[in-house]
Amino acid sequence: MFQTAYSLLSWLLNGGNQKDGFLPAAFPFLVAMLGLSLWYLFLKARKPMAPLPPGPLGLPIVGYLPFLGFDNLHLVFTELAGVYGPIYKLWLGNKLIVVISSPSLVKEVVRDHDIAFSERESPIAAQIITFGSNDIAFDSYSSPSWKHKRKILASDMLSNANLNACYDLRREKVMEMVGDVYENVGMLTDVGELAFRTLTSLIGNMVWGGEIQGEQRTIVESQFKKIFAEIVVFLGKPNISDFFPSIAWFDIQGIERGMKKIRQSFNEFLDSVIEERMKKETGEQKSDVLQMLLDLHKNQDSPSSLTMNQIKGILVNIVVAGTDTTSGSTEWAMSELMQHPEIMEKVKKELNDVIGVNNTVEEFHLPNLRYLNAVIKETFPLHPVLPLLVPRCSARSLTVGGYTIPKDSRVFLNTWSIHRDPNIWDNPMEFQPERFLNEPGKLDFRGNDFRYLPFGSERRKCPGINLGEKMLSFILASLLHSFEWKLPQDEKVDLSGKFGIIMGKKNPLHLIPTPRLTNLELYKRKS
Ligand code: HEM
Repeated sequence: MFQTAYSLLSWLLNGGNQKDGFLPAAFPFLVAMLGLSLWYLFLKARKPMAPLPPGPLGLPIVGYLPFLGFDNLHLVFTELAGVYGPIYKLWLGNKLIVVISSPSLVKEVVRDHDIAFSERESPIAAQIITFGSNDIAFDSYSSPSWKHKRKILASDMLSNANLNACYDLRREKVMEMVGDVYENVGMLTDVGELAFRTLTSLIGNMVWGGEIQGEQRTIVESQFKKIFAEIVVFLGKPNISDFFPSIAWFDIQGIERGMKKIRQSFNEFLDSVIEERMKKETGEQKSDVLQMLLDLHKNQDSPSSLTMNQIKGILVNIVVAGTDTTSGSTEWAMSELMQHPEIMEKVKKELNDVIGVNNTVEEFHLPNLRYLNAVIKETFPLHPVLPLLVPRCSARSLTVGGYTIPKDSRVFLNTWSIHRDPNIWDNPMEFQPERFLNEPGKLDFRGNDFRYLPFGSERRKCPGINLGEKMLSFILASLLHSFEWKLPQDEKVDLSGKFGIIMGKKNPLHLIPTPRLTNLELYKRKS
């Protein structure tokens, strides 16, 4: 073919034989040959496109949706990984979902292609509760305000300097918690709710100061627990309306209606807190997060100005992501300790040695509680509170593990299955804090070790790690040092989880506390 094209071309360049009329006749043929040759060269030079990952077939139109089940996505995804491997795809309607369950592939996504996979796709439920994806967790990575909002949270509110400045507040809230338990010794105590109340109160104080007090505070805290439980379930459930926008109007699962109801009560609450603050603005100046956000709102001409919906979006993130995660981890750790009395004994011995039986826990004790820290580190992989992290979205078409992930695919990083993989962890299903004790530096949970990602990794990793870690160990150490805990008679620890974007326990852990400190005066330091 090239030979013919070449002879024709040289004949043409040499002027041809104009008289015999060959040129006009051959011209279209020549152009076609040239076109074909160029196309052939182009195809040869182009790398063949990697195939899509393997995956189950599903049904026409609906894809795999009917087989997914809506309550245990992490388990279904883990089971499918056993069949299709560490990267597979499934269609939900016309949406391509890619699930990744190996550390090396997670690394490709979050580190090698970090920017392209830092994108999020905001499902309908998230759009509603975050005031139009105006928050941090569901806003697009490429949105001009995302970096600014994340910086406000990570570098201003949760910086080490700011956290150190809030030490007295943390101490006060933990002491209040100990005092509350002491007032109810011998009674059935919901451990998760106790931790949740402590965190709501702490975060509320950091965010809007002491604005809510007394009876109003009790009402808000008890309502929040119920509301947040609904939010995390709605956010975790696959929503048919997201996959079939043309029938979104029917809201078949009632997710949109449910979320709108929650947003309305949340909105009323936020409006009342904001209004209250604005009324006071002429008086004493506050220095909490709300004031910082409102000051940015007032400064409309500045590029760092925030809209009211952005302020509300950030507040929703802080209160939901900051409370349910940490209280959930506290409840899981306590459950594992109740299930393993020999480990509980070791924790108590360490608390006695480091803190002393006539003393209460202070934050400076925490780094010396090596065994308790190992218990916390061991709780994270067995009970990751975000088993599928927050799903990512591909900003462009990319190759991962030799497969193509097309633009706009929704990508799940299944840390649940990575944390339970016997090829990665020795006896992953056994609760063995010693694995962290013997090699303390080996497994780092700050996102640098892709086998162990309780806080995610890279650009979208949790900005609340420092506060979460501090509060989790402070609350746990105080509960365990100040009280003995017993299960109600004939009850066993139940370790089943309830799936949601944040996974808590299916059945709350109820325990009976009795005082452990010999000096009862220590319980009276309640503020
Ligand atoms: C034990 C406590 C906590 C755990 C286990 C935890 C875990 C996580 C995880 C796994 C993610 C998703 C990361 C990803 O998608 O790669 C996340 C995101 C997030 N967390 Fe946390 N978290 C905790 C505490 C907190 C606290 C105290 C706050 C704030 C006060 C917070 C705020 C956030 C926010 C705003 C995001 C979204 C980040 C983004 O998309 O850019 N978290 N967290």
